[in-house]
Amino acid sequence: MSALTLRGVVKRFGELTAVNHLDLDVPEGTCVGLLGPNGAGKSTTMRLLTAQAIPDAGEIEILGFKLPKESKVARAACGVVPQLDNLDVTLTVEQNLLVFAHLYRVERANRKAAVERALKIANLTDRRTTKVDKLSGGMRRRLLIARGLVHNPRLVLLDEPTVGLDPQVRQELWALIDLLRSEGTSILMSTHYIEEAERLCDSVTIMSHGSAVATGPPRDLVAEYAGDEAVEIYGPPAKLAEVERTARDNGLKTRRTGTSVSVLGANGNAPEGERRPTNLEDVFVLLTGEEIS
Ligand SMILES: Nc1ncnc2c1ncn2[C@@H]1O[C@H](COP(=O)(O)OP(=O)(O)OP(=O)(O)O)[C@@H](O)[C@H]1O
Repeated sequence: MSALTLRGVVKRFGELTAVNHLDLDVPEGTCVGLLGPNGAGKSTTMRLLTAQAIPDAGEIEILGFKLPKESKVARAACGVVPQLDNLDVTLTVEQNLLVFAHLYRVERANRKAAVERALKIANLTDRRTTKVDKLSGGMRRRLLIARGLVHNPRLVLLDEPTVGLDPQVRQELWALIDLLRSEGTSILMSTHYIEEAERLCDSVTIMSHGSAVATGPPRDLVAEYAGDEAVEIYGPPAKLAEVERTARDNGLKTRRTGTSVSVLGANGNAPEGERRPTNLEDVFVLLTGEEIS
């Protein structure tokens, strides 16, 4: 059973097709990542799921509700964590959660317990009386996630949950997301951090120019598209160009990484160089044509 299904979803903005016949599934209890470079269509897809945008074609179903017809009930049933921090800075941590417990229609008798649970998940219990404008960036992001969890949703939509955070805070949030998944919550997460997708997601869909170019568990995608081993060859531009030409003639894939060329999937058939295991970044670059900034 899927917590979320998209079939043939299209969203156009005038001439531009931002989402192009997208199919996507989030099986219950799994974490699925939408991975893609800037402009690939991740945010538009998230906006379609929260009914902030209406598709031009295709079908969307969330927790058994069809969009856009049943978008109100669907939105109430899932937890939405936006990319932009829109917390009420004049309220405390606890008050922010209480407001959302009310908005998400948690019954009055259960609200206090719901807020306690959200505080605990986000590790903010001892900050309950702190005003939002006194929190660190990482705490604010944890509160933003906790706010989307206050009604204990079966599905959570996370739009770029760690964008702009420093590596240590990012790790804290990864632990939080991992906890949610281990509790059986279904998660759809958009990200352009490859390591994030590799660490957290059971399955990723790589998007490029609005389309899904590959879908599967990170390890399977690496094996399928990049093989077991990459060979890095360093040298002046002319040598690198020669390496690329020869690799291409031998049917091998290559990737430019600044001062080097990686020859992928060579299985002992590559020129001399530094050997390293392949990774999801190799797949991302091969399929989207974009290096990671
Ligand atoms: N409201 C809009 N009107 C016109 N074009 C739009 C609108 N929203 C998005 N686009 C365009 O649609 C394409 C996909 O954008 P989208 O924001 O979904 O990509 P993204 O993968 O989320 O990228 P980012 O990581 O930069 O947010 C882009 O070319 C963008 O300029």
